[in-house]
Amino acid sequence: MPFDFKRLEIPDVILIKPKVFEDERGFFMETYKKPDFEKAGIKGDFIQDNHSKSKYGVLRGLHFQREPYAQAKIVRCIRGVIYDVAVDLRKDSPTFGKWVGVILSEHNKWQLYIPKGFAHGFLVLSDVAEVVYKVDNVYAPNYEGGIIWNDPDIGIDWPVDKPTVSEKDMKWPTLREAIERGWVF
Ligand SMILES: Cc1cn([C@H]2C[C@H](O)[C@@H](COP(=O)(O)OP(=O)(O)O[C@H]3O[C@@H](C)C(=O)[C@@H](O)[C@H]3O)O2)c(=O)[nH]c1=O
Repeated sequence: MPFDFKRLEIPDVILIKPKVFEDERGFFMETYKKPDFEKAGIKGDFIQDNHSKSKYGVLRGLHFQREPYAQAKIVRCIRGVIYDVAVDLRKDSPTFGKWVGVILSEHNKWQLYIPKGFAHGFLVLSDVAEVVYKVDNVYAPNYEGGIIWNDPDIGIDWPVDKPTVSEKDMKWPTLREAIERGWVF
C-alpha cells in the first residue's frame, strides 16, 4: 500500500504518510487513491479542491461548514511548513472539545484527514506556505461556522505567540457560545 494511515489521539482524525519514490529526476508519490483511503476509513466523495498561500505567522481558522454543507477535509502542505489543527465539535463524542495538531510540510509530505464535525485551522511556520485540500461538500458561504482560534476552553498550543488573523476570523465565537448557537454536530 503506497500510504501509511495512522489514527491520532482523536481516532477519527487520520494522518496519512505517502510512499515517496525519489530518483535523480526528483520524486513521485500518489496523493489520493480512493480505494486505499476508503479501506483506511476515509469514505467521503471529495468533490472540491482548494489551494491557499499564506505568509509566516498567518493563522486561518478555526473553520467548518454547518449542516447540510458540513465538509470532511484532506489537507496537505505543498510549500513550506504549517501546524495543522482539528477540534472535535461532535457533542456525543468522548473527545468533544479536544484538539489534535500536526506539522504538515513540503518535506514530510504528510496529509491530515479531518472528518465532518470538526473545526479546522492552520498556522504558517515558514516564510510562505501553500496548502491544498480536498473537501467532500461544496463551499456554502451562508453555512460557514467558526470558533475563535485562542479559545481558552480548547487551549490549542499554537507555536506562534501573535499570529496574523483575518478580521472575519477574529469574530468567531468561543466553543461555549457556539454550543448556544447550535453550531455543534
Ligand atoms: C473556503 C472558500 C473560500 N472562498 C472565497 C471566499 C472569500 O472571498 C475568499 C477567502 O475565504 P476565507 O477567508 O474563508 O478563506 P480561508 O480562511 O482560507 O478559509 C479556509 O480556511 C481553512 C482553515 C479551512 O479549513 C477551509 O475549509 C476554509 O474555511 O475565498 C471560496 O470561493 N470558496 C471556498 O471554498
